[in-house]
Amino acid sequence: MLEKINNICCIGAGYVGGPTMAVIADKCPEIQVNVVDINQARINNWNDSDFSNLPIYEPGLAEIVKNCRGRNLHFSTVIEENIALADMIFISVNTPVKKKGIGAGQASDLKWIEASARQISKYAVGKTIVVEKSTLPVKTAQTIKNILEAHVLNTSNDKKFSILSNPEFLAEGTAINDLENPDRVLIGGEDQDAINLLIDVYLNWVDKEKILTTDLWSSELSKLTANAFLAQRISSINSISALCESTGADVNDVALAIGMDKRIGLEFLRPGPGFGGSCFKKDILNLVYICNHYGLYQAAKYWQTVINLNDWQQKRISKIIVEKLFGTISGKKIAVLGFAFKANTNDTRESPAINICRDLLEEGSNLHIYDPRVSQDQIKMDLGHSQIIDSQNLLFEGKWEFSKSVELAANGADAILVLTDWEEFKTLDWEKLSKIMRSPSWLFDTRSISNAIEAKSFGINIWRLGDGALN
Ligand SMILES: NC(=O)C1=CN([C@@H]2O[C@H](COP(=O)(O)OP(=O)(O)OC[C@H]3O[C@@H](n4cnc5c(N)ncnc54)[C@H](O)[C@@H]3O)[C@@H](O)[C@H]2O)C=CC1
Ligand SMILES: O=C(O)[C@H]1O[C@H](OP(=O)(O)OP(=O)(O)OC[C@H]2O[C@@H](n3ccc(=O)[nH]c3=O)[C@H](O)[C@@H]2O)[C@H](O)[C@@H](O)[C@@H]1O
Repeated sequence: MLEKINNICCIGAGYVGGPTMAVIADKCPEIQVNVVDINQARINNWNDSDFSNLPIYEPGLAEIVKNCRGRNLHFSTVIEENIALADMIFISVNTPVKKKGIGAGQASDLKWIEASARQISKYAVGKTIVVEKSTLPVKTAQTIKNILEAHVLNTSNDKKFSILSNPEFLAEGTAINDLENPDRVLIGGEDQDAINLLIDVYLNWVDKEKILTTDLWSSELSKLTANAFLAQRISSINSISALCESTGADVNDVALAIGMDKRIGLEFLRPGPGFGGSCFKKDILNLVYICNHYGLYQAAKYWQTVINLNDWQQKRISKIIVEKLFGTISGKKIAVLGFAFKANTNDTRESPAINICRDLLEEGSNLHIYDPRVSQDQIKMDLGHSQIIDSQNLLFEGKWEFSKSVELAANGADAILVLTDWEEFKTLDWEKLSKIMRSPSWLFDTRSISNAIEAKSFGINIWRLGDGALN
């Protein structure tokens, strides 16, 4: 049995694999960490001499990569050799929702997981600990075990595998802080020696009492459940935001009042345009699929409502904008502030901005989109080209363009729409903006972060999500 881990290979150099391995390398200088990926462009960016070109933007990440890369942190597309060298292999590949076939639209697509397991089975040498870092449907470890052992059975060699579940709980935009100061590290498995070796890695910087161990299934299911509970809070407060608008209440006051009850807590009660990000919707859909698979239809329906409410929140915002702008926004200019799914990230996966902008484009509006971190190319990938072609091949007059600043986006605009809670949107110069916007001008603040009272004092009409008093 191994005494300690000397060499880690991580399969997947994405939003999880990259930052997670960077922190492990930073905290464990005596461990060689090789991060491998099939995406050459992504690896090239991880190896770029200009650290501002790292493929993942996370506060604090570039400094860590600068310290460790080349010392005990390496990024490569050379997969076989790095698997062979590793005592411990983290699988951090993507597990998106299946787009077709059985379970399409709900189940996880595990083809990248399976490909990784086959690569490990084929190229691993000796005793190897395989760690599930990706979020996986409960019982996936069995599938991985079958794949790993099938290969071993067919060839006489000394390969031996242990599988652990070690789901990642980092949030984008705070990944480094979440990795360095985790609320908990969760490890699931049956092989106590393997569990102890992974615990020893984390003990380099995590207090022992924050390291939880359990069985494989509880660990896998805990990750899906954690995301479901977090998303549920957002849909709950967002449902109340609509009621506040109708009753003259203020959702932020309500959120504070209930959050001060320590049994509810203040976190994750910020109302907004709905949860985005690559995982909440995906993981809840997966939970719904698994509940249905076991015939637990009521439980499936329960969790599905979290997603339904999220979709409804985005739709109702689009509808309110059209209604407030006199029932039509055709040809009207709307300055969209923020496209990322949250502040401090360049990630637009499942961003509410995508659906809301699509709705506004279908109504014929002329969107000028500004985001401090998201590139024009990314927005083009999400929204398609700047002219929307509908199913009858007619050209909607709806179009969008990228703006390099708030002022450029707001110039001549009928409305400003705040979709992402970027810090800079909290201190906009409303006197200046009121002069360059077209009257009557509107501010739609879906994040309740802008100084709406000041904007109102300069004659701008206000709609603030969940603020029944102001709207
Ligand atoms: N993004 C996030 O904030 C979090 C994501 N997760 C989970 O972590 C997993 C990964 O998510 P992300 O890092 O966001 O995905 P990602 O898409 O950013 O990165 C996955 C990477 O794996 C690579 N890959 C796929 N198959 C491969 C193979 N056979 N060999 C080598 N490389 C391969 C892809 O090229 C890609 O670069 C998912 O299961 C996700 O649910 C968990 C916590 C947080
Ligand atoms: O599995 C994952 O991918 C991760 O998903 C989320 O992290 P992330 O999606 O990166 O970001 P969050 O901060 O959770 O925000 C998700 C969405 O909810 C929204 N949100 C968040 C909090 C809130 O109070 N209100 C609210 O609308 C955000 O704007 C964003 O659109 C979880 O917070 C992580 O613990 C988890 O590891």
